Amino acid sequence: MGFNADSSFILQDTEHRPKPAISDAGSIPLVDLSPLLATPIPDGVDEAPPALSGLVEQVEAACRGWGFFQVINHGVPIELLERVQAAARGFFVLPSEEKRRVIRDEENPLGYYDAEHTRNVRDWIEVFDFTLEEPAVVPASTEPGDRRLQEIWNQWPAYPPDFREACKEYAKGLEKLAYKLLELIALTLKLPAKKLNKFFKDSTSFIRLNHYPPCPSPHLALGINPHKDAVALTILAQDEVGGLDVKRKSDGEWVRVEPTPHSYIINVGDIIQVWSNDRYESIEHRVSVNSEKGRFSIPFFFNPAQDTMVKPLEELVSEDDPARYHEFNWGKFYKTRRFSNFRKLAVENIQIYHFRNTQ
Ligand SMILES: O=C(O)CCC(=O)C(=O)O
Ligand SMILES: [Fe+2]
Repeated sequence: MGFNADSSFILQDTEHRPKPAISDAGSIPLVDLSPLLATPIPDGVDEAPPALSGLVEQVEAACRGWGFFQVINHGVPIELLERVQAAARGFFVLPSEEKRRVIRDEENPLGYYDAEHTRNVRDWIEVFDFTLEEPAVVPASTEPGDRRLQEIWNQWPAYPPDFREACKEYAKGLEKLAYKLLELIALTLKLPAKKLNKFFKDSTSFIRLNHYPPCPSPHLALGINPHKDAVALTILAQDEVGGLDVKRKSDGEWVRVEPTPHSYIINVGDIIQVWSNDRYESIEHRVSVNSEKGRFSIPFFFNPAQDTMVKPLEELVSEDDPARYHEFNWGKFYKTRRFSNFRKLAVENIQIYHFRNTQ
């Protein structure tokens, strides 16, 4: 298969074809994490020195107002990113037969894939997925009563030779940043900093290498169709090409996130939306493609363990603000999502609003 303008890519509904995004100064907030380089995160926001409490306020405003922000001075060594970017380029340039040696299938959602769908429309993308835990443990089936578990193993390509090491080193670096962000977000919700950490032992976190080849009809297709990330938190590295559009909460306009060198783009995922009882929202975004340049990006999806029951945190619900969701098992949710974008389905994908309480 190749990237021919085959009809499955084409957004049938002209309403949803990519209208140009606005590129202006009103884009997502930029947060400087340098206070974290000097000071460890205290367990309560009251114990934080002024530089840190200022940071917590900025993160709170960004999560509430946008659901998205960029961070600089994040402490992840640039060499780690450059090494994994080079590995990704070296892999995606290989002939299709070579990449398909590590193709994902119905049994194993890890490895290479070139027929991704988002909400049942095909994306102009090829991807490579790997988990942080090896193996990662997920439910064996999507059936609610079935308690059997399945181990999923990474599939590593033989080329480029440095690929596996580069991916693993990068994952270690990003996980540290993920915990810092999680702790900051806990503080913004007036919770002890480490309150959420326990959910991430035996995590189902994974990293995706994305490649969007140049597209002959960028006005008819999208790199990734509009979606919300079904994760706790996403930490995204994008290259210098640009193409990520975020739906601005204030007015629903698509806003392009212009690349900022050495920054990461952070977004609150569906799980934080539920934990926070809708204080924070998981925001819709998409990727536009262009006819000249291929684009690479690397999201890190920070996810809890499969047995986590996700529901609004007790500290954040009250008589006046009752739980807006009933609990669901993360493993089953993940399995349903990961296995359903495997191919075009006639039914809608699972979404958190399916667990919303009627009030
Ligand atoms: O490539 C990007 O900029 C965004 C990727 C993304 O939204 C995803 O992989 O979920
Ligand atoms: Fe996404």
